[in-house]
Amino acid sequence: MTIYLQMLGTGDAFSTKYYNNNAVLQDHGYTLLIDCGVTAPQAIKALGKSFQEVTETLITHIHGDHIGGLAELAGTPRQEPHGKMTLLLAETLIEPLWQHPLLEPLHRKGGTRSLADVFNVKPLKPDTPYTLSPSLTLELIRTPHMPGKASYSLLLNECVFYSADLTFQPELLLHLVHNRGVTKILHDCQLSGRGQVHTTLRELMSLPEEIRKLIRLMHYSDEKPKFEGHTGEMEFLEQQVTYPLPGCRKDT
Ligand SMILES: O=c1ccn([C@@H]2O[C@@H]3COP(=O)(O)O[C@H]3[C@H]2O)c(=O)[nH]1
Ligand SMILES: [Zn+2]
Ligand SMILES: [Zn+2]
Repeated sequence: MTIYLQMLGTGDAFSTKYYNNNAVLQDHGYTLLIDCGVTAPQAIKALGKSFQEVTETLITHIHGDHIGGLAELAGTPRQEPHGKMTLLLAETLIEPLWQHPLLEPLHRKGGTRSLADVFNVKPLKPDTPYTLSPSLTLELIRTPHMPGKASYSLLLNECVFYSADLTFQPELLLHLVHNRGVTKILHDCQLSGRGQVHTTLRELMSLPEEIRKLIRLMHYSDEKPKFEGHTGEMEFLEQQVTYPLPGCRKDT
């Protein structure tokens, strides 16, 4: 069955033109928010939607453009019996997330001492597939972003790789395509300069054509318009546009 991906934003952490690189995945009444950055509250309103429509939220790593909207998300009234948003994340992220300054407003709510006091926390193990809804499975893959800090890419429905924030990992990409059945790669892309904690366009362009043609670009800077038409087979994902994610093993 087809699921639908809508990027709330496709910008990098410093973009003034694009919202933070956060996404919603929809499967017939189930809505997964992937990352919730500083701009997520504004971006979801721009779509005419609200956090109340989000079923569960997943966090890939702890940077402001991925977690800065969590205080507002936690404050959105929920209908569930526990009244809290379900937060899916790797165990390693739970304590560092709670200690992050952007979550400090939640420390000041009466009687809150841990992330579990404000969210329904569901720890996920890496390299383990989870069924989130009838047509959506998700697996975390720990991948390199900032030295010494945990960060996770996503494998959706065993066939879509969502890089989140990632340094260039050509061997991983080849492995995913050749051995794991990946048919689509949604990849962060630093358009210019040296890639220290992200993958650069130049690096992605060095991949074999068979890989490049599976890639769509996200997490880019405000320079994007001048790069249009100069990214080979790799088209830009556009924020707020809805894309079907077809061709997965679960379809067959
Ligand atoms: O000159 C710099 C470069 C980077 N950074 C941080 O590093 C992070 C890298 O991942 P990100 O793209 O999610 O967010 C970025 C920023 O939070 C910074 O504060 N100042
Ligand atoms: Zn980022
Ligand atoms: Zn990051």
